[in-house]
Amino acid sequence: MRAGLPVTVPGMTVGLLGGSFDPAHDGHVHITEMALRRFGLDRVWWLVTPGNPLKAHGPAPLSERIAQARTIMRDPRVTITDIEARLGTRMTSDTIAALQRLYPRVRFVWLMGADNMVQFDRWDSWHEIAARVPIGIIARPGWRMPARFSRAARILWRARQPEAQARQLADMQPPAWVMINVPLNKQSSSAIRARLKRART
Ligand SMILES: Nc1ncnc2c1ncn2[C@@H]1O[C@H](COP(=O)(O)OP(=O)(O)OP(=O)(O)O)[C@@H](O)[C@H]1O
Ligand SMILES: O=C(O)c1ccc[n+]([C@@H]2O[C@H](COP(=O)([O-])O)[C@@H](O)[C@H]2O)c1
Repeated sequence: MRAGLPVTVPGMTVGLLGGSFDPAHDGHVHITEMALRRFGLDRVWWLVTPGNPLKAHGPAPLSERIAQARTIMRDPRVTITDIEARLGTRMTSDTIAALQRLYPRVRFVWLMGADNMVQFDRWDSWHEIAARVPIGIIARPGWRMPARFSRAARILWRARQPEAQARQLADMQPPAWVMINVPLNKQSSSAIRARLKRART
């Protein structure tokens, strides 16, 4: 195993929560705790992206975002990693393919908030992502219905599994996705950035 990469044991289930985390906030902590519990995961890795391929403005420096994320996420089951920068991947499909090559005995699932499901059909090779890993979607205020009726959801409607099966997510043969309803958390990085900007002016 290359230096700096998370250590795993065979058969472990790992949820991958990719994000800008610019900054990380208690909404990220909340959905991570919910995902661990409801999807029955052993671990969650926060993949702090060098930069979302769909976002025009670059985020704060990666090292700053990682350091800040580590101050708010204290659960020992959660690893905060710059693995995409280490692997040299930017597109999620490439990251997942690389992780599956590096960790052939780990069962990965992709995690995202409901808002991301709405634009999932614009991601690079999104069909391949859905074919590679089960996907767990976590409710976000205002996004449950748009996610349910999104283009990606319509195309993948046969792959949707009932919420009652959420605990089996990592064992499902992809394509498979489950959307879970959880107590909603309104926090967002863009709202925090806007508040900080107002405070500075
Ligand atoms: N409050 C929340 N409820 C549910 N999902 C969330 C919440 N906040 C973030 N997420 C999810 O966490 C992942 C990473 O999110 P990200 O780092 O972009 O934060 P964000 O608050 O969505 O940022 P921004 O407001 O800049 O878009 C995404 O899958 C996003 O959907
Ligand atoms: O691969 C893509 O085309 C792609 C397009 C948009 C977003 N993503 C990933 O989605 C995750 C959430 O991004 P963000 O900026 O909404 O936190 C993060 O891991 C991004 O790299 C990936």
